[in-house]
Amino acid sequence: MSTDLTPLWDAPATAEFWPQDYQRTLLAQVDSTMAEARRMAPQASGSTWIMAQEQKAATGRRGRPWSQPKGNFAATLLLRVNDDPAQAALRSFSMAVALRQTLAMSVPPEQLSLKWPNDVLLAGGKVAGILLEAIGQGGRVDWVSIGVGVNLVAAPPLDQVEDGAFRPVAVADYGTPPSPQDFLFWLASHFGHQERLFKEFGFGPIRRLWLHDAARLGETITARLPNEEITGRFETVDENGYLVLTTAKGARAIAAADVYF
Ligand SMILES: O=C(O)CCCC[C@@H]1SC[C@@H]2NC(=O)N[C@@H]21
Repeated sequence: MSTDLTPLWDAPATAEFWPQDYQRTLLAQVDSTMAEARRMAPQASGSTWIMAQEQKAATGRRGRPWSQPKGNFAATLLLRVNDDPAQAALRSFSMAVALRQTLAMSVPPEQLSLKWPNDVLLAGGKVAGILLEAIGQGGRVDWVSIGVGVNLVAAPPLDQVEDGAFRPVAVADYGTPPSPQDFLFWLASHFGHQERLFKEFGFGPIRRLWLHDAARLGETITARLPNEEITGRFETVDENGYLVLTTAKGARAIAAADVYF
């Protein structure tokens, strides 16, 4: 199913400073790093980053296909947790914050913003997406898989993006893209820090960091749910990670939706 390339990128610098909490695997080709994480979870001894140079069947949110031009970043963090599902899901905000910090090393930071629930925008276009899956039993989550796709060298063509979706952009359009290996090193370091904050202090500091860089905070946005569309002023993201909009009929806290502005 996949070829493990890990020894090829164990360069001394990254080997020495790699965050000790995480193992890592680099695959030349795989169907999807999310699927690989599902396969690995039963035997995994600890949290593991799984990166792939090529994915044959990558998926985005809501089962949409995810296009990965060569040289772009694709990885899944199989993260060991022991949380209830609501707590586990908040890791998408930690990853969004870590992604922003990592991207800010390559593009002008003021061009980056975070779109609820878990996209990173660069100059208003989508540069990175996050996909979360929980693995567990009996109301507890044992593992959370956090998939990350970043357009480093190329954005997928517009015709491969669904109607109404945000214009895809690449790091290369605004700066010098790092190699996927270097990107992983820094992302893992930044995420490791966010995860330590989360374990020590809970969602509070992550929420504040996320809100600091939120796109369109205080402005009118539209949340599209399966059966309704809600337009209102983007007030905040609450302590559950819900989007809070003030509408003509009062405040609404929204757990899951696609957001447009
Ligand atoms: O829809 C989104 O915005 C989320 C995109 C997530 C894509 C990444 S690429 C690595 C991982 N493997 C997948 O199949 N999907 C995620």
